[in-house]
Amino acid sequence: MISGSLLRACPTNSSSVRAVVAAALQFFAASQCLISEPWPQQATIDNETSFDFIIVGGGTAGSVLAARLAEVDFSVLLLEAGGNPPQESIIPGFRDVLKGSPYDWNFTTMNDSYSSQALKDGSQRQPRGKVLGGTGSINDMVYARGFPADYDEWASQVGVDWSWSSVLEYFKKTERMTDENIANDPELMKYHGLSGEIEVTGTKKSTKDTDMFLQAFQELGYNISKDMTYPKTFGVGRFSHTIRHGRRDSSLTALLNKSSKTSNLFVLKEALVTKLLIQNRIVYGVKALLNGQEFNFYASREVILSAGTFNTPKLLLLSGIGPQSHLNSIGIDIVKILPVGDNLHDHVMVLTYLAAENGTCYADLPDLYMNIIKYLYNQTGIFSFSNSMGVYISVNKDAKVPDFAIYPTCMPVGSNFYDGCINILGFNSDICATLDAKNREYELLTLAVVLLKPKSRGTVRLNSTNPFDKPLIYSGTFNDSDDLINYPNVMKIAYSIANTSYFREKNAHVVDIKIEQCANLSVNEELACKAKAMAMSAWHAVGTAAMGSVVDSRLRVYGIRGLRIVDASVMPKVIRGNTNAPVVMIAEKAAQFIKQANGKCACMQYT
Ligand SMILES: Cc1cc2nc3c(=O)[nH]c(=O)nc-3n(C[C@H](O)[C@H](O)[C@H](O)COP(=O)(O)OP(=O)(O)OC[C@H]3O[C@@H](n4cnc5c(N)ncnc54)[C@H](O)[C@@H]3O)c2cc1C
Repeated sequence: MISGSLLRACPTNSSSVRAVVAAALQFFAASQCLISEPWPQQATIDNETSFDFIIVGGGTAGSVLAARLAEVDFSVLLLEAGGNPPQESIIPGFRDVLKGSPYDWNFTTMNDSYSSQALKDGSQRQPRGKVLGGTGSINDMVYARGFPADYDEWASQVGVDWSWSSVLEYFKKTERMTDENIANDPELMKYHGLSGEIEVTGTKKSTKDTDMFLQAFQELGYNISKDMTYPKTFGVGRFSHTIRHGRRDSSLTALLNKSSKTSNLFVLKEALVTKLLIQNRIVYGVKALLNGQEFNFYASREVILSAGTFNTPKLLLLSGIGPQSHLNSIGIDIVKILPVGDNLHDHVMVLTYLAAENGTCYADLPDLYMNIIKYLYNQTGIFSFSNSMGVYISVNKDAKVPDFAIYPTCMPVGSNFYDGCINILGFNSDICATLDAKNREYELLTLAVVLLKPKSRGTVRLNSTNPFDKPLIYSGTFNDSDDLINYPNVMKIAYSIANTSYFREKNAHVVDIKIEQCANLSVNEELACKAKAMAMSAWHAVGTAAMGSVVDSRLRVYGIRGLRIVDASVMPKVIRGNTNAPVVMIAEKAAQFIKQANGKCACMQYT
């Protein structure tokens, strides 16, 4: 989800101010050694060493899995293409700085000449963490789970292991809920864990921006939700976040950092896995590049791919597991025909904009330096938290689950919006110029309208047999026309906050973004046309090695022995919410499957 955090917490988007702030932070931090974490040591390992398990990718899923397998004495090798996260990853207010940086794989989608035509080159940005902790080290830290119906739908496709009642305990296992509003409510606490490793906090202080949006959506008839993960009802509210004492918490910081001290867990950073080693459809190891040298590592039990929605299918395809015609066309010997890379889907996001008078948003610029000092002194102030909030909306008022979410943010006048608009959002220069010009005079309210259950499907394919080439990502956005049907009405809901009391007082009005192909249409046709042209990813892509088609319900690859997949790619359908906590849950379940299969089953031990 685009949080607007850089465009907010880092108060101007001007690269010079950002550079000064970053330099000041680094100077203070370096001199006081305040902003650091005990990242895992780089292991020293000989070529051709053998382990019980090899995990490819030390991201959200891989970090959980490595920690859980190592705790029962398996020897585990974790191979991660990136290195340690930088300080900016630790500081919640700096999360956006990492998008588009060297810590990002910087994927983009192919231009399909149909959707996203108002984006630069008709291409959606798809950041993903190329760093230990993976995308969990660069994401927006929102803690969400989706809704029971999402998992019951998985269960109806692949089996009862994945029903809501089966997955809930695994969400709770990793969670340490410290949000007082939730922790003191026995009904809400039925669904939360108190003794897991990853801290889930609330936003301790209310801020003007969240308060004004909460009030506006309440006026529009949406109920306040004290807990945005509550499975029985939904409305408008503040999200919880994975933040611990003013620092990012993640499966890396909460699990891998701690367990990497054990002598049976080996972490190799900056190690790019290029291929699976397979004989007679049995995976026995991986080929990896480290400092320009090629290594073979062997796994006596399993290789587990946790390389994420784009790189997991890429590695399978490079290893001969995938659709026949594609492997043939690229000249790769076929090991097993499977629909790898199909079923790509993602939450679609359409940004709508309103402008309002100066003073509408909370302007933190004058406090900036004080906030830096506060952060360095005791990790408090605006850099220590995230105040993101949202509203879940169902088109059918009686529905038990939402179809859309709206995520609002507010940007003060003169935020020098252009750079962030081009580099982070990826709009074309005309749109960025329009928005930037508006922002010189007015505050910009962004209301991101996100489709939670898309029917459209895309694909991930290889560009070549070169493991350094990025995969080709065909988003498929809006290739099922049902996905567009409700956009006009939900965009109108977003615009209607202009008529709520506070925003009316501030003369809020819709920013008219001109898109040539959307001129001279009826109102609804124009909105649908704009949605199609402005569609981007909300960064929750899943499904490219899905349960039921590429892996079974225990995440083993069909027809191949010794190979499991554990990451966002196994979701058969995206859940109605942000995907990080669900990926952690998937990894927790996978660890349990693996322990059971290898005679190390410990019953769940948590409260
Ligand atoms: C910018 C952004 C913001 C987001 N914000 C949120 C949020 O606020 N809340 C939320 O719930 N979700 C959020 N998400 C989504 C969530 O973070 C992801 O769904 C989740 O992290 C995916 O986990 P994963 O384990 O599947 O992949 P990743 O965490 O991406 O892990 C894959 C790892 O594999 C490594 N790797 C890949 N290929 C190789 C290879 N060949 N060899 C070795 N290593 C390799 C990568 O470097 C990476 O470390 C966000 C996503 C993005 C992109």
